[in-house]
Parts: sequence; C-alpha cells; structure tokens
Amino acid sequence: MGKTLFEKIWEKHVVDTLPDGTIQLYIDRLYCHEVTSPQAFAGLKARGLKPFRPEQITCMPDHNIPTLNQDKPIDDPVSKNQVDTLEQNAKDFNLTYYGLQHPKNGIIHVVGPENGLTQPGMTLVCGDSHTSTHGALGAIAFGIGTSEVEMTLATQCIMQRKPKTMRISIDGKRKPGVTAKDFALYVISKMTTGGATGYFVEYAGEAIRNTTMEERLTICNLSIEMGARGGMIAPDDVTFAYLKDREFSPRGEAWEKSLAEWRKLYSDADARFDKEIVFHAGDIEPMITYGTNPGMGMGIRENIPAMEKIDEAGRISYKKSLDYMGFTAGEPVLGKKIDYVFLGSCTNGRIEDFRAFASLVKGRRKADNVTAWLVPGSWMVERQIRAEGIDKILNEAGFELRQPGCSACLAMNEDKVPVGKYAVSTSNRNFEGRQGPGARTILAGPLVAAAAAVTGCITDPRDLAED
Ligand SMILES: CC(C)[C@H](C(=O)O)[C@@H](O)C(=O)O
Ligand code: SF4
Repeated sequence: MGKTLFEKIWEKHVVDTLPDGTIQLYIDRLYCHEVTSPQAFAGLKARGLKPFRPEQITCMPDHNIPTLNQDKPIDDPVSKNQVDTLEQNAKDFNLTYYGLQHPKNGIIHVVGPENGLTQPGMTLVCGDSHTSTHGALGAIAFGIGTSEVEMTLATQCIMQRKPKTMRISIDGKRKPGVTAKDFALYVISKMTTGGATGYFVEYAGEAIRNTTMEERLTICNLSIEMGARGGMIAPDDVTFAYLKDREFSPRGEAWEKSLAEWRKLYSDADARFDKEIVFHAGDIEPMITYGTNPGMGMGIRENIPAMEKIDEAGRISYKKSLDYMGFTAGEPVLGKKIDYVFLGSCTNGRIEDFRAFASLVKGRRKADNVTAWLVPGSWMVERQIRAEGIDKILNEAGFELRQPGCSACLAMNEDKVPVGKYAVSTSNRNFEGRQGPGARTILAGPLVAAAAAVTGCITDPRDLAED
C-alpha cells in the first residue's frame, strides 16, 4: 500500500518507538518566541544542559512587542521582561535571535517560511498552536507545550503519539472575490472547532493546487482551529518557486539535490487516510464569523443561524455567544456598523494580504468611524509593502502602516479593541476577550476587512468591486 505525505515525512524522523507505542521523533527546526520559552530555558539551565543542536533553533519575540516606536524601550514591564528574557537566553546559549527591529524580525510563522528556514520534508515545532502554518510548505509542523520546548532544546527530539490522518479536498474552481481565508473559515464552519481533533490534515484537490504559497500558509494556519494537530499541503512547483533563493534555502548543487527529494513528497495514489472529506470550491463565498469561535462562520450574505437550527443542547451557549457579540439569531450581519479593522497576524499579515487590501481601498477613503490597524507580519513584508508603493496607496486612503508583530491578534501589547466595540479582523481567533476585554471580533479575509474599513460597516467586497 502507498504512503501518505504525512507518513513519508514522519517515518524518516522516527528515532525510536517505546514499548507503549510512543514515538521519539527527530525535529529539524525549533522556533522559540518569548511567551512559551522562558520556563523551558529555565528548566534547561536548572539541569545544567545546553541545546543539543543550537544551529537548528531560531528565536524571536513577536507576541508582546509594540507596533509603534519599536526603537524605544517597551513600556509594559511584563512584556519587556519576556522579550529581554528571550534575548538573554538566546545570548546565553548562542542561538540565532531576531530581536526588535532586526531586519528579519516578525511573527515567527511569517518569518520562518519567508526566509527559507521552513522547508519541505522537515519536522518543525514551536511552543505555539499556529505552527501548523509551516505545513503549507510540505512539512510536519505542530505546536507544542513549554515542557516539550525544553525537551526539544535538550535533545532535538520530542515524544509523540502518531496522529490519525485526514485528507480534506477542495475540488473545482473558486468564485471571484473568494480568498484562502474564506476557504479556511468555510472548512472550519463545516467541520466545527473539534472536527479534526486527533488528526493531521492534508489539504488537496484542484482548488488547493491552484493556490499561491501565501494562500497555503493561510489555510494551514487555521488547521488548529478545527482541532487538527497540524495541516499540510504537498510541495509542488509553487512551493519550489517560492523557496528558490530565499536566504536559508539550499543553493546550487544542494538545491538540485533537495528538489529531487522534495519531488517525492506527495501522497501516493493508493495511500489510505483515516478520514476523507471533500468540499467544492464553488460553494464557498466570502466568509465572516458571527460568534465567539472560528467555527461560527457563514457566507457574508447569509443570516446568523436561527435558534431552531441549533441542537437543543447547544442553545444556551449559542445564545451566550450571540449576546456577547450583540447579535440576534436569524438576522443578517451585512450592513452592521463596525469600529475597528485589523489587517495582520500569522494568518493574513503577508504581502499578498496587503496587496489585496490595497486593491480595494485604492481611490477610496477610510470610513471616519473606523480605527484601522494595518500590521505587517514581518519587516520583510513591511519592506516589500514600501518597495511596491502599497504604503502610498494606503496613506492616500487615510490608512497608516504600523510596525510588525502579533499585535491585535491577541492584544498582548497596546493594540486592544475597547469593550463592546466591533473589530473586523483578519486573524484566526474570535474568542471572548481575544482582542481586549469585552472586544467583539468578526473574523474575515483581507478583502472583507478592506470593504469594512472604507464603508464602516460589514460589506460584501464584491459589491464594491462592481462600483
Ligand atoms: C501565546 C501562544 C501560546 C498562543 C498559541 O499557542 O497559539 C498564541 O500565539 C495564540 O495565537 O493564541
Ligand atoms: S499572530 Fe496571533 S495567532 Fe499568530 S502567533 Fe501571533 S498571537 Fe498567535
């Protein structure tokens, strides 16, 4: 029987199998950020250990950093301490560190791929659930806890149970105006937030094959929001073209050698998945969420599901969720006034997202009732925005660019949405309080965010495109 993409990579990385079936898995890359690494480094130090493979570890602060005045000391003492601690740990152990304002700093899940650190066939971990993003390049990438960060620092291995495999295919061609974020929100709305728990997902099908590399990163990023251990896409010419000549990509003869290996990374025709699911791209509309988890999503023109449509057991929490959002079951969300727009995060903070946003706001003006935070996912994205003149288009439309970081995605810095206010956000989580205490988050792709930013309310971007 053939092998799945997941199995091909997994099997190459198995070091040992314990009597109880637990696998000791070799890890090619460990990424560390400031939130989930301090105790891991402290544990390492307490045991007198050193990182086993320091050259395979990259550290950078991203969660706590301000998006203005990054040249000044961080005001918030807790944030400052976390960032300083990561810098000190990286220094103590001689690890690669991209600190504040370093040209390669940014959100770890944006920086890894764009520098060619993440490559097909790798195993890769980080103390962060959205590590699933890196699977877009055809790698096994997943989030781990802090004690596992410590284990990986010390041994470059991790103890894991082999997850089940699931293939989610999206067949056919997408409609105009539908983005990768819409694919992801659609899939999660159908799967629910627990629908892929225990599985490692491979995305396949015509509509996936026809995505750009950045779109694939968006899709894999959201895998965790349906409970999946990770998500991945078989590498192909799109992947290889993206990786060619990136700073840490192999070069010359090594590139050719890697390419020959990478071309073997696909699921064989007779490979068996534990679960197969098929969706049709033509069914997918621009999406928005109306509730307090990423599975509560719908086409932007639809009405919020009526109470009768909800299982009786779920009605109390459904009502609670809508109450938090200030929405009523059965009503449309289209036309609702909003207060904030956040373009950014490891989901939609890449150059293509800024291009998409700019394409729609070009020649229009930011709505007066909207505060907009446009936060590039990294300095590399920021530089490209300027090189392409996108910043000028944004400025002319009344928008300003901020400095890179996680920012309002989880509001660990000053970028907090005030209580009761609505934010259309291109990030990945709309949990209660995620963007600030009492903040109300509506998840969407960059085009829906742009349409909201210029109209001040929830607007179908296709209506503007037809103006
Ligand atoms: C802070 C970190 C542990 C967390 C995660 O694991 O995802 C964060 O990145 C998030 O998006 O909620
Ligand atoms: S951008 Fe958001 S989702 Fe991504 S790592 Fe940062 S906090 Fe987590």
